[in-house]
Amino acid sequence: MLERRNPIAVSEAVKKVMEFAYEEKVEWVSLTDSNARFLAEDIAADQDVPSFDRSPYDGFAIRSVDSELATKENPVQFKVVGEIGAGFVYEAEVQAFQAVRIMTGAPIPAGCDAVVMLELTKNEVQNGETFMSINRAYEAGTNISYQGEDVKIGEVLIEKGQYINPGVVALLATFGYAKVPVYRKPIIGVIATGSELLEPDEALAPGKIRNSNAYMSMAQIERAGASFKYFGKFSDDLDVCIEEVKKALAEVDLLITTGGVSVGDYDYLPAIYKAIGAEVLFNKVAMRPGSVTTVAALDGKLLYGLSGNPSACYVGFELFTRPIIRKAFGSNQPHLRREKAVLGEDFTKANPFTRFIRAAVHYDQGQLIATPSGFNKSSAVSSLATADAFIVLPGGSRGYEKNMFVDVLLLDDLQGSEWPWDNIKKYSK
Ligand SMILES: Nc1nc2c(c(=O)[nH]1)N[C@H]1C(S)=C(S)[C@@H](COP(=O)(O)OP(=O)(O)OC[C@H]3O[C@@H](n4cnc5c(N)ncnc54)[C@H](O)[C@@H]3O)O[C@H]1N2
Ligand code: MOO
Ligand SMILES: [Mg+2]
Repeated sequence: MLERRNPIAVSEAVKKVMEFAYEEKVEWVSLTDSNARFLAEDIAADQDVPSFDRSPYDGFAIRSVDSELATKENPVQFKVVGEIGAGFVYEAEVQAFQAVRIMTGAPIPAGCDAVVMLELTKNEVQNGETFMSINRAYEAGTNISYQGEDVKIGEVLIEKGQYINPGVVALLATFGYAKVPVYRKPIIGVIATGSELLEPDEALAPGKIRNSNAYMSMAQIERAGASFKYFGKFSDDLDVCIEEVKKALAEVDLLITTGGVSVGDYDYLPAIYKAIGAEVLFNKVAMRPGSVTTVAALDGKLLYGLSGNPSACYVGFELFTRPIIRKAFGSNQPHLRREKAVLGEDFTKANPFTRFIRAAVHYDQGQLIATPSGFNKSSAVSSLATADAFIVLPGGSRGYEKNMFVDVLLLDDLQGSEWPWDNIKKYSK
């Protein structure tokens, strides 16, 4: 008799997988390899930035007190006693009516407390000595970049778990991190199942299709920040699949299979889980697409049985696999970021189960608009290419009209959500 499956709520399913979340190990990588990784330790400032008072302009460093009486009518003249570019230090103490020609970034010489921009000075050589004059007074502190004005020693600058973007790379370099502690990337295995599958370099043949899911999943794994290992596609042959799944699982932290999780004659994943002794956490979720998404566990590792239907496979990954990856990177916001948007067009299909509509979002006069991206069936591949969000329509609702508020989950976002699953409801217009 055909097995009856009990659908569980999406939030329940996510909870079940998150119980398997694990803290990843830390590894040190070179600064140039740290971009787009996740920081594994807090970074605190061990120095002020800047670490000395410096000039923000090319000009002359002076003692402001000497400029007190300078006016257009009575300019004050300074003797230029030296010149420093960035990277050099003027060693002597500057005396009354002396100035040091100073370039942007150079340390303010001892005794000086103001910088006059080059453009505001007049320069002349008299008897082989250089002088400059100014025609207004400068207060103490004019044009000085003070030590510590950017960062004070001891400040925690970046917390562990933070995504390393180019700005973080700049800070890491500033504080001398030639090597950076980052979370190791989990290695996620990918297997495609189905006798109909061809690889992208093969010509189409009757009844066959190209394997898009494996490549899509690998791209999703990379987008989430993890590494993939592709084990290939296997035809619907139970014994081969059992062996391949066993072998693959030993080499990875998590394993994704696509296809073969429903109730068809060649849907072998349920039998594979049984054969290898994996515990099935759930095999039906009250959602569309992706209702057949199955997750099993063996020896602390998760096996994701994602649907063969491309859109269902895609949604299953983003809801259930991505947060495990992000958790491994120390994130306390591992889920897709949830926002409120306005529906860009009618969506009249009823929703017995919670529906995740692949959608494109844009802003119109400050309001986020989410518009379903094209053909939105579970089997669809075309709508995935333009999707940067899922519109979440809760189960038990009858269809939605343009301009109604909806919850959306953003796909190309780094911030994430702590827990986006409470209180998803039907809003009025
Ligand atoms: N009697 C029932 N039939 C189906 C049910 C059901 O509850 N009762 N569920 C339907 C739903 S919902 C989905 S989703 C699919 C899930 O199918 P499987 O996960 O078992 O996947 P397959 O049967 O292997 O393939 C489904 C579909 O996807 C294509 N496919 C498979 N692998 C790939 C790939 N790597 N790249 C691109 N496309 C792929 C495959 O050719 C099929 O067209 O089951 C429904 N049926
Ligand atoms: O698992 Mo299916 O995707 O609900 O169409
Ligand atoms: Mg099937």
